[in-house]
Amino acid sequence: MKKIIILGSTGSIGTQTLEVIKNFKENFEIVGLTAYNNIELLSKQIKEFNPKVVAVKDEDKANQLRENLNKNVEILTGSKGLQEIVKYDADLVVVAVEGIAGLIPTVTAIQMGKDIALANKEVLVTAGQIVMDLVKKKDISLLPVDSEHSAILQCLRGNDTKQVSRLILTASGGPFRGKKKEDLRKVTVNEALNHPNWKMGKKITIDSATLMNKGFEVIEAKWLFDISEDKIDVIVHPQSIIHSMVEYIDGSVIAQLATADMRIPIQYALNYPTRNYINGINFLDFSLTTQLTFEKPDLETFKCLSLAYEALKIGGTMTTVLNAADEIAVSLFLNKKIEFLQIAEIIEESMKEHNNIQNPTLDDIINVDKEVKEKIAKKYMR
Ligand SMILES: NC(=O)C1=CN([C@@H]2O[C@H](COP(=O)(O)OP(=O)(O)OC[C@H]3O[C@@H](n4cnc5c(N)ncnc54)[C@H](OP(=O)(O)O)[C@@H]3O)[C@@H](O)[C@H]2O)C=CC1
Ligand SMILES: CC(=O)[C@@H](O)[C@H](O)COP(=O)(O)O
Ligand SMILES: [Mn+2]
Repeated sequence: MKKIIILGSTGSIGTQTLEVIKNFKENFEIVGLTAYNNIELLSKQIKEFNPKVVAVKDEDKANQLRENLNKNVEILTGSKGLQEIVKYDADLVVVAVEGIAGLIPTVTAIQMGKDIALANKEVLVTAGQIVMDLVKKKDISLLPVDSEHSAILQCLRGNDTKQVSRLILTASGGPFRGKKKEDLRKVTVNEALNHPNWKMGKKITIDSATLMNKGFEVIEAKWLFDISEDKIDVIVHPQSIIHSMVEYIDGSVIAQLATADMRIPIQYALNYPTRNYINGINFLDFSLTTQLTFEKPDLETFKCLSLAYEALKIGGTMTTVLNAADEIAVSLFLNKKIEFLQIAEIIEESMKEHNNIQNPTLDDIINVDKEVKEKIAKKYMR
């Protein structure tokens, strides 16, 4: 029986993780769950999965939860709650909260010797070196949930990593694929949230529309697979059937294909190194799959992808700035305080203004994240 804690159980990845677990009730025990605002859903999850402990945003939410519950469960609160919950007895922590909120709980869970199933890519974007050094020191498994990185992990299996010549990350291109800057000036929040292939949380969906999601995934791949950024390519593949590829020194390319369903990479991370069938998964039917197409990303229009490569090359706290500026710019866009194209402009401006710190400590990262966000908020929140 694997004991599991899910951070962000009420989100898109969190709910799908619980769906996967329902398929193998005899293999997994849910020890802890966390929500932020969605107490109604957390209450239902507590009734169904019977965790020992949960964490919520604050005391108000905890009181709301107590009113909803008729069973005994320990309730933790705030960012401290997320840090404390990962100390409970468990084998695996699924990190499915969004943004930098995942950083300290992930670091704490690794320090406690727990394996991690990582959906939250922001943790590696903001503090990749620190997290991976700790993974090595503690000798834990950090398993990717992100579909592209799960694909790469599968394409690497049984091969010599020294013989890899390139990682090729696929990108859907998002809802604005084929558009030019001029077309994007007045796009609405709803248009940006209309992802062609995946149903995900709002923040990652906007990141997909700007192509920052792919930039983050390049950084995530560098840390997960210990490969330099000039060997990580992005190709737009609008069908999202090939989830990523690995090219080897003999010119062979190995790809992982599946329908666009996050329950597939989630089950792979939970059951690794084996695989399992999940009820309700659609299998690919190649007699119906008419086309697999590819095109170069338009870096002129979708500047965020170039900014991510640039930040990665500079290193240090520059990727922290990339992440922090993106987090707040996306939130400003979702709240209709800025236009879509300003997301990239704000990130670029923040990177230009930053005095980079090479080899930052965790405290440096947390301070830079805070400073960048405060500066942007002051300028754009009216
Ligand atoms: N969705 C997907 O298909 C994919 C997602 N990812 C990554 O996985 C992570 C989660 O994404 P997704 O599930 O889509 O996001 P959602 O917005 O759907 O879910 C986010 C979860 O985190 C909780 N949460 C939000 N803010 C905070 C906070 N400040 N502190 C603590 N908990 C918080 C939410 O709680 P509540 O709802 O209760 O308010 C919810 O449980 C992201 O990092 C994303 O990039 C990666 C690949 C694919
Ligand atoms: C499902 C998943 O892993 C997302 O990160 C997905 O890749 C987003 O699609 P884009 O390729 O449009 O960024
Ligand atoms: Mn992805």
